[in-house]
Parts: sequence; structure tokens; C-alpha cells
Amino acid sequence: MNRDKTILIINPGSTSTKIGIFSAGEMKINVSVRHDDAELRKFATIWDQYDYRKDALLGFLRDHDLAMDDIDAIACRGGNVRPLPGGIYRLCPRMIADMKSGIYGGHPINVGGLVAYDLGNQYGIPVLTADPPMTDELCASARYSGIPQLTRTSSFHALNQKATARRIAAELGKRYDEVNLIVAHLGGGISVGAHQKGKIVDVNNALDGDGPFSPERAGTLPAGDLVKLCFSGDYTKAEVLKLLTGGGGLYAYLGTTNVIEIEKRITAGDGKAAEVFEAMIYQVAKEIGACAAVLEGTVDAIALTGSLVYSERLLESLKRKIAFIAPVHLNPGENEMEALADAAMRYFSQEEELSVYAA
Ligand SMILES: Nc1ncnc2c1ncn2[C@@H]1O[C@H](COP(=O)(O)OP(=O)(O)O)[C@@H](O)[C@H]1O
Ligand SMILES: CCCC(=O)OP(=O)(O)O
Repeated sequence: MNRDKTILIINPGSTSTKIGIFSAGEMKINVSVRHDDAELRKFATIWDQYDYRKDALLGFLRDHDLAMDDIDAIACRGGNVRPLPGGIYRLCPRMIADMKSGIYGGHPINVGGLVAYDLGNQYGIPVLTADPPMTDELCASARYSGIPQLTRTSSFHALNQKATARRIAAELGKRYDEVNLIVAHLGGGISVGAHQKGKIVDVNNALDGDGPFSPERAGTLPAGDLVKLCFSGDYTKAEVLKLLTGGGGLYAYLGTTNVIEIEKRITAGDGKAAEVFEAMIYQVAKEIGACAAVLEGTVDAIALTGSLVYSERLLESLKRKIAFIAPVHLNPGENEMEALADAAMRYFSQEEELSVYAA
């Protein structure tokens, strides 16, 4: 193992930018810069966040007395590229063009990918990603929507889903490809995946109006009513898309994505906040139940991960609804930073070959 490499890890989420430094075989620094709703809402598109997210990164380096010349590689979580097998990829012009096209989704990880790519070019170092969000292992049935014009795709927290699943399998004393797991990533976006013997055979498209609603996303909507809303003349296409991603979910009902703030309101007796928060948990539980059916009832464990897992209120309610399915394992926060560092080290030690991005 090549232990002398220093890796800069960039992980922009919808409500945070996580930045890390992995060096001499361990994670030396791992910080999460939280972004205020008001701050992020100043930007009309995710691309307008380029300078903002880059400044957060360069500010982090300055604060820790680091310079880009100290860095051997950058590892980042994204972005939204065409559906691909899991693995380690080196960001390339085709990936960047696909991120910029917006065809595969518009999430700040694209901006993070571009910031990383530009810095990589400027300093002549590789920029890597691993198990990006479009990692696609869906089974044939999962691709059907109900009309041939629309195909279900996977766009989700693939990196954390896989890393968490491997960790839970190890806790069970088994290999990942020996177990059936349900993993719920509960963060700014929510994804619930059915992992069958090492493959994520079904998962909601966490970005684009599918699955449970989340702090900032609408999740699945009543289709007929959505069509009427689109044609009502009251909304532009961009406004409707914003309702699905960014302006949906807890934000739409309560005006904030900040769950710590929402919990304070609930404790202070805010009945609406309590009802909306409970509705989100209810939808997550339903999605977990659906994954149990996909796995035909053979579920070794359910893993709950993401920052919402720090909420005792959420855990108490969610566990009550799902504990009958399988033992519930908690993994609050995420494993993304370590997973990206591990991938970069596997690249340097040539333990794993780079996957090639399809033309
Ligand atoms: N200690 C905590 N307790 C409850 N909720 C939290 C806590 N910390 C963060 N959150 C909530 O978790 C969500 C962000 O989750 P995170 O996994 O960090 O996602 P993202 O990558 O989307 O930024 C936000 O809604 C935030 O308010
Ligand atoms: C494309 C899915 C990635 C995602 O939704 O990440 P966050 O929940 O961190 O915004």
C-alpha cells in the first residue's frame, strides 16, 4: 500500500460541502461546511455555485495551512454522468461534458466535479471518482415505469450505499456478495436501495421526483396532478423542476431543510412541523417495506445512514415501523469520505484498475 500520498477529498451535498485530507494512511481532516438555505437560494442554477463552492474549498486549504502543491490526487463524489458500472474513474472531458449537459441530473456534485477537474488540470494531478451517483445495477423489472416513454433510472447515493453495505456485511461477519440488505441514506436527499448479494437491484431516483420526500426534494408525486400543475400556466419548467429538487419536501412545507431547527420547533409545540416530519419518516418506512418485497422477505439487515440518523425522534418513529423486517443497524453521517480515500489509494497501489467511461 502506497501510504505517502496525500488526497484531497471533495464531497458537495445539497446542504453541505464535506472536505477531507487523507494522508499517511489516515483521514487527517474531515470537515462538513453547512450551507444556509438562504445562501444557496441566491444561486439561480447549480453552476452559479462554482465560485462559492471553490471558495469554500480554497478557504479550507488556507485554514489548514495547505497548498494545492501538497496534494497528489483529488477524489470527488460526482457527478451526474451517464449510467455506468460501479468502480473507480478518472474524470475526463467526456464526463465533464455530460455533467455540464444536465441530461443526467443537476446536483452540486457536478459543480464539485468541475472545480476538482479544473484544479487537477491546473496542478497536473489526477482527479478520481468512485461509485458515482449514476451507478446502475438495476434489475430488469426495476426499470419499468408504466409507460414505454419513461424508463426508471438510478441516480442516488451509490458511494455511501455501497460503502455502508460493505461495512454492515462485515459487522455480520459476511462478504457483501453473501447478504441481502436494505440501505436507507437519509440526508438532504433520500435514497433507499435493495442490495441483493452485492448488487443494488432497485433504488429510488433520489434526485428527480421518485421515492420518499426529503429535506429538499419532493419524491414521488401524484402524476396526474403534477401534469395539471405543469400545464396550469402558473409555473415555468424551471420552477416545476425546482419543486422536485431543491424546493420540495421539508423545505416546501416548513421553509427550511434544517432538521435541527425543525426538531426545535417540534419540541416547542409546532404541530405542523411534527406532522410533516412524521410524514417524511412514514414515506421512508414505506420505501423500506417495498425493498423488503423486492428481496422476497430475505433481508439480513436494514442500515440507516446519512445525517438525519442523528435525529433521535426520527429513529424512534422509523424503527417502530420497520424493525419487524430485519435488525436495524445505524451508521449516522456517511462513509463517503473514507470510501473516496480508499478508492484513491487503491488507484495508487494499482490494486484496482480504473474503469473506462463509455464513449
Ligand atoms: N445532528 C443532526 N441531527 C438531525 N439532523 C441533522 C443533524 N446534522 C445534520 N442534519 C440534517 O441532515 C441533512 C443533511 O444531511 P447530509 O447527510 O449531511 O446531507 P447532504 O450531503 O445532502 O448535505 C439536513 O437536513 C440537516 O439539517
Ligand atoms: C444524485 C444523488 C446525490 C444526492 O442527492 O446527494 P445529497 O443528498 O448529498 O444532496
